[in-house]
Amino acid sequence: MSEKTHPLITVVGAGISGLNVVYCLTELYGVPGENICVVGDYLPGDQSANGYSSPWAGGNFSCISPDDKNVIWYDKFTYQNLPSLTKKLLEFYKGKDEEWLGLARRPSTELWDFQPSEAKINSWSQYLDGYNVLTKDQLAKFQPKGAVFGITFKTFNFNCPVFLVNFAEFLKGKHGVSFVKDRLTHIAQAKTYANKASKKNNSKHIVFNCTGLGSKELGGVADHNLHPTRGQVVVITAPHVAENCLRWGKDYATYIIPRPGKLHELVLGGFLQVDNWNAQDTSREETEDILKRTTTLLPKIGDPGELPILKVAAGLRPSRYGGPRVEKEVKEAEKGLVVIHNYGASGYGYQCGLGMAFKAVSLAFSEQRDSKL
Ligand SMILES: Cc1cc2nc3c(=O)[nH]c(=O)nc-3n(C[C@H](O)[C@H](O)[C@H](O)COP(=O)(O)OP(=O)(O)OC[C@H]3O[C@@H](n4cnc5c(N)ncnc54)[C@H](O)[C@@H]3O)c2cc1C
Repeated sequence: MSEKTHPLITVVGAGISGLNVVYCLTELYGVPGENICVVGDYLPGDQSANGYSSPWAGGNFSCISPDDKNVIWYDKFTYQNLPSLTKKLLEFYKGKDEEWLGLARRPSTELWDFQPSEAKINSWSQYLDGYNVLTKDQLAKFQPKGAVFGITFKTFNFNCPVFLVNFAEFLKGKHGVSFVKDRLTHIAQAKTYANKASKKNNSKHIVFNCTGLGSKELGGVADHNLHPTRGQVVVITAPHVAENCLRWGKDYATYIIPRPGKLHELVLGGFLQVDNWNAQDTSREETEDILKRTTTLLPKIGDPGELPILKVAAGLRPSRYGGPRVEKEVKEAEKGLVVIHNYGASGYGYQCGLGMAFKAVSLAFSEQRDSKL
């Protein structure tokens, strides 16, 4: 694409979905960072219980995603492209390592009380590093009894609040992308931000809507399929646990996720409470339940009554009936404004986010791409 044809771009939302879009625009599509402005009422480094899911994720790559074929593809794309993202960030942050970056590799064991779908198993077996199916004897060693399927593989672990800041600083420092803190009431307001930030005068403008749960109320979007799935987690210090372990039941999820970094944080969870908006409060009963389930699943964590608890927190996953929305919309009422929606990643925004962003950016440039075929 020649320099002349690059549009001005506003990305609304500075969670992992928005940052992944900017990464794909700059690194994969060669859009100059000075053409791009990210606007969000919360930016990397901020925390909000209700308006910003990204700092609250565990976060790892797991088998949580639904059977939806799009999401299966997003997961695969992300898993296969996280190594090059890591490499590019570490080239920028010379002398730093993956632990500092907040994105590192760790072993993972996942167990199911039911048989996962063939579609998912086929997909994982093609690309997960070190993919191995557990034998019946190996499954029988886990408590509580009843796991019918299990795998081990090498996964990716994010220290989410740290990684968000490092990812954003890379996009600013390497590409000159602008970040503006503001709240929009209507998606059409987005256009003004890239116009102000860029010194170029370009009539072509594209808006990416990466507002997560914000899209439920945002004017011009108002997607009532969006809903929260609340999770509570307990974070402890545990230098002796450097592995992931997850157990999927029909009506529960238990997970143990180590965060990269010197603090050796271990995230213990969790809950998947559909339509529960309460991220302000945490419950002692839920904390005790989490400690009991996680220490039963992985006894090496320690005695549940004696764990060094750093914090107990709750967060809201941006879930959507019908699955994530990655879609192009031309708003005729707004003089043909092109809006690319990229939201609704529920509990898998880190692990499928690059795939969603790549599809979103491809949709934005489909005309140029198709005309080149
Ligand atoms: C407890 C918990 C554990 C999780 N664990 C994992 C995990 O292990 N792995 C994984 O992949 N995922 C996990 N997730 C899910 C993951 O956190 C989300 O899928 C992801 O963070 C969604 O990112 P997002 O950028 O789409 O939304 P958000 O992070 O919510 O970002 C939305 C952005 O839009 C902005 N915004 C919204 N409305 C407006 C507006 N009107 N005007 C301006 N800006 C606006 C916000 O300020 C923010 O910048 C977990 C989530 C929770 C809560």
